[in-house]
This record gives sequence, structure tokens and C-alpha cells, in this order.
Amino acid sequence: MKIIDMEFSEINVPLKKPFNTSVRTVDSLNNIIIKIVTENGMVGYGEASPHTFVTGETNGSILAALKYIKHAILGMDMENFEGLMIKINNCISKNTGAKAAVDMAVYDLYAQYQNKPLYKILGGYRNQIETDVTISLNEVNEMVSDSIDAVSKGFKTLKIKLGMDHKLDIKRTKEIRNAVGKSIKLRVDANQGWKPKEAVKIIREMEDLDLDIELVEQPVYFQDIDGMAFVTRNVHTPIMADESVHNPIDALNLIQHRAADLINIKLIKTGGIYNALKICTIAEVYGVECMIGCTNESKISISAAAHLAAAKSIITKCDLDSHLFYENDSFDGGPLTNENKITMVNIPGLGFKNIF
Ligand SMILES: C[C@H](N)C(=O)N[C@@H](CCC(=O)O)C(=O)O
Ligand SMILES: [Mg+2]
Repeated sequence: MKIIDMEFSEINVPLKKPFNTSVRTVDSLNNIIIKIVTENGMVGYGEASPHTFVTGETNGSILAALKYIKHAILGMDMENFEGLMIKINNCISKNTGAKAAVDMAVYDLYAQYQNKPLYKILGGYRNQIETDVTISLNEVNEMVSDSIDAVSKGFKTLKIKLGMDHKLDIKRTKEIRNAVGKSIKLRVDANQGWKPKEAVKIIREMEDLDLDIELVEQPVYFQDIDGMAFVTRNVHTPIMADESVHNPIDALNLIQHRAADLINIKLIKTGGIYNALKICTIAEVYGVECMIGCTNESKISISAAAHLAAAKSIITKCDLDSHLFYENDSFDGGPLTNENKITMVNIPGLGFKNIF
């Protein structure tokens, strides 16, 4: 079953409201959807999401890398899955957002070829996962009302974006906790916005105020692994690495330095499922639980991540919410999202048909 074509299509969809972190504001989803076609007419889908600050990619660089990877894999046989994965990863370095799109389309095809939903091929641990929803970084009042709204829609875990103004970060978290009560889980993400000592001070204050924070994601600059370790050592709240861990080597280094308690896996950072599985294996060996996260992504790559999360027991937390941020989710198929639950369906592969 040879690969005979790869096509690209750009999507541009406005978000319901701008999504703010301490690093950037996003007001529309501008991603690239790909389709890989085999000689027997099977079609696999994938998605690339440019994140200039995390993977260094733009839409233009992704399109160029996709053309390059296409050239490298055209004519290769799906039955040599390992060979395909090695080719995707080794034909060009970095470009992990572009690689992720090709990787998920190949996994989609591979699962369809075996006539099984992807999560069953990857491990099939559960058929339903629960996601948090992210509270965009805004004025305190707006964050409180967004939190109340999210809870009223059925979300049981909120991921609060922080990292802009340290005094206000405590106030944001405290007021959200007061508004939603103790039964809702709160996790916070500083997106590298704090210095190590400052992070320790802020997190200890949250602990003293009994805000019951489940975890703190990426408190300090992504390359400051010693700083991450300092924070992890000096607070009780679990620390999660996000921007600090892109690939399996990063995960191994971070775990061996005891620089974080948890790892946030994102397909745009790993270059897709193939390397994400390697991080899962490393994490399993060391007993480090993982979250599966996302950037601004549509239902296609969110579905690929959801299949992986459903498959692996070491992925105990999900932050797969960006497909809920925009008005019209025009893609039929894939796992079903209902409030905070994402449920796998019994359709081979990722579960999409006729997207383009
Ligand atoms: C969208 C998701 N819930 C999320 O918060 N992702 C990122 C930041 C979003 C972005 O800038 O693309 C994260 O840091 O976890
Ligand atoms: Mg994060």
C-alpha cells in the first residue's frame, strides 16, 4: 500500500474571543490540514499548527517542510511503518509541527489499514478522557466570569493562564477559587513568566492561602532546567514541564535532573505520535505522569492527541480544549466532545472522512 500523494489545505477560522497567554495573543486559527493518499485510495488526515515561540515554525516554513517531507516519503509502503517514521523524522531536522501533521496522517492510515480506531492500535487503555478548559489571561473580573461560565458548562478542571503580573497572579487564582468553590480542580500555567525565586514565592503564597492548586505548569524560562529544579525542590505543589520538554531526550534529561514532577506532551513539540510514545515509555520507566496538551488546534490534531491519551495509562491529565475556542467546527468525524468528556468512536483510524 504505497503512498502516492500528499495535499495541503490552509484553514483560517476566527476564535470566539482572543486567547491570551503571557507569551502571545491568538485571535484566529490559521493551520494547515494535510491529506495523504495511498495507491488503493485510502486517505489519512493530519494537521500542523504553527507556534513561532515554541517550535519556531510559521505557516510558510511548515508548507516548505511539508513539501520536503512529501518528496521524501512518496512511493514508500505503509507496511514499512517503522521505515516511514524514520524517514519523516530524519529527512529534515526540527520542523516538529510539520512532522506532526505527516505523522498523524500516517498513523490514521495505519489504523485504517488494520481496520481499528487509532487508540486501540496505540494501547486501547480507555475509550473516554476528560479535558480541562483554559481560562485565558485577562483582567481578574473577566477571568472570574470565564471560570464561572466554564463550570456552568460542565468543566470540572480549569487551567488558569498566569505569568504576566505576579501580584495579580495571586489575586486571579484566589478570586477564581472563591468563585468556583473547592470541588473544581485548578491548575495554573505561567508560560515561563516567572523567575525561579519569584515562582517559589508565588507558589508558596498560593499554598499558604490554601488555594489547592493541582499543578503549576512551566513556571520559568524553558531552557532554565536548573531553575525548574529549584522551583520543584522548594514547593509542595507539583511542577509540570511544558516548553522545557519537546522530545524524548528533553524528557529524559529533565526527569534525571528531577527538574519537574510531571510532563506536558504536545504533538507539535514531539513531531507527532511516534516520539510522544517514546516520552510515554521514558515516563513509565520513571513513574512520571504526563498530560497531553495542545496549542491552537482544530478537531483534527486534537483528535490525534485524544487517541493517544485514551491509549496510554501514563497520560493521566488532558488539556485538549482549543477546538472549543472557535465558532464553527466544520470537520465531521473524530472522537466526540461533550462538555469536558472526549469519547472515542468505533471508526477506523482517526475517524475523519472527506475533509477535503
Ligand atoms: C490551548 C491550550 N489549552 C494551552 O493552554 N496551550 C498552551 C498555550 C497556548 C498557545 O500559546 O498556543 C500551553 O502553554 O499549554
Ligand atoms: Mg503550557
